[in-house]
Amino acid sequence: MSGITPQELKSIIGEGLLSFPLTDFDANGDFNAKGYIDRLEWLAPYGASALFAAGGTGEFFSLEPNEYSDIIRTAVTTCKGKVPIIAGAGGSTRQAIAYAQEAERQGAHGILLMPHYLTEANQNGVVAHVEAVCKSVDFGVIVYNRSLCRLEADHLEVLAERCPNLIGYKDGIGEIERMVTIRRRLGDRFSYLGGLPTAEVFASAYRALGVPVYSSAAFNFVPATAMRFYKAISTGDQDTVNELLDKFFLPYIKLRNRSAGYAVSIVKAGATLVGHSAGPVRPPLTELTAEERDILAGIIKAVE
Ligand SMILES: O=C([O-])C(=O)C[C@H](O)[C@@H](O)C(=O)[O-]
Repeated sequence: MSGITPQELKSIIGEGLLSFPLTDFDANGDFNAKGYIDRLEWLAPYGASALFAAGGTGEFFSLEPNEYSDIIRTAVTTCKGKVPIIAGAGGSTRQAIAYAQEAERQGAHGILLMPHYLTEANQNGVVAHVEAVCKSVDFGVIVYNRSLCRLEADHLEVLAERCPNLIGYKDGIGEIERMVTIRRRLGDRFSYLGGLPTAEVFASAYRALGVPVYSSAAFNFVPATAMRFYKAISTGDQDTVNELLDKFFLPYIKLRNRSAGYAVSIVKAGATLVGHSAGPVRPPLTELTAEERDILAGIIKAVE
C-alpha cells in the first residue's frame, strides 16, 4: 500500500496547486537522477499539493520501463514527508497495468492514468481498459481525458460504480458541455483537475465550472509566479489574475502555440533560462529556436 488511501488522495488533489515536474535528461538524453533530485528539492518548498512524476510534462511518453522505475523511486524518496507523488502510467492495457503496479511498488501515492495507445476505441472498450488498470492496484487512480481517451459521463458513472479506487478526473480536452455534464453527473464522487496545457489560461473558466484545482507546468520554472497566480485566482483577486495573464501567461501560450509539442519543450526551455536546466527534450519533441528562447526570456523577465 502507498501509505495514502484512495480517499485520502482524493482529498489531497481536491485543493491547492498541482504540478508535473520535468524529467531531467543528461546530454546523451539519459535520465539524470541527480538533476532530478535537485529539481524536486528546489520545487518541494513552494507548496504544491502533489507532484506528478513522469507525467506529460515529465515526458512519460518517451520513457522506457527501467528508467520509469528509477524516476518514480527517485521522486518518492526525495519528496518523502514533503509532498505526495502521483505517477504517470499509460499505454496499452497491459503496459499501463505494469507501470501502475511498478509505481505502487516504488511507493507512489497513486497514478494519473494517461490515454490508451494509438487505436481508436468505443466507450465500452475504454471502460474495460480503465477498469483493468484500476483493479490491478490498491492505491488511487486519476483518469485523464485527453487525445484518444474521451470518456463520457455515462461511462464514467459505470467506472465510478465498478472501481472504488478511481477517485479523480483530469480534463485535457476542454469541451465545456462534456466537462459540465461530467461535473454535474459525478458530483463529489471524484476530485476534478483542470489539465489543459498552460492550465492558468483556463483556470477562471474551469473554476466557474466547479473545477478550482489545476496542474501548472509553468510551476517548473516560475514557481513563485505560478503560486501567486493560484493564490490570486483562489481568493478572487482578479486584478492580479489579469496582470499575470497579460504579462506572462497569454504571451507564453502564444509562443507555445508556435509548434506542436512545445507544451513540454517550452517548459524545459524556461527551466534552462532560470538556471534549473533539465537537459534536452527527447524526440518526437523539438527544442525552441534561439529566437523563441529570447522571446521566452523576455516573458519571464516581465514577472520574475
Ligand atoms: O500531462 C501534463 O503534464 C499536464 O497535462 C499538466 C500540465 O501541467 C498542464 O496542465 C499545463 O501545461 O499547465
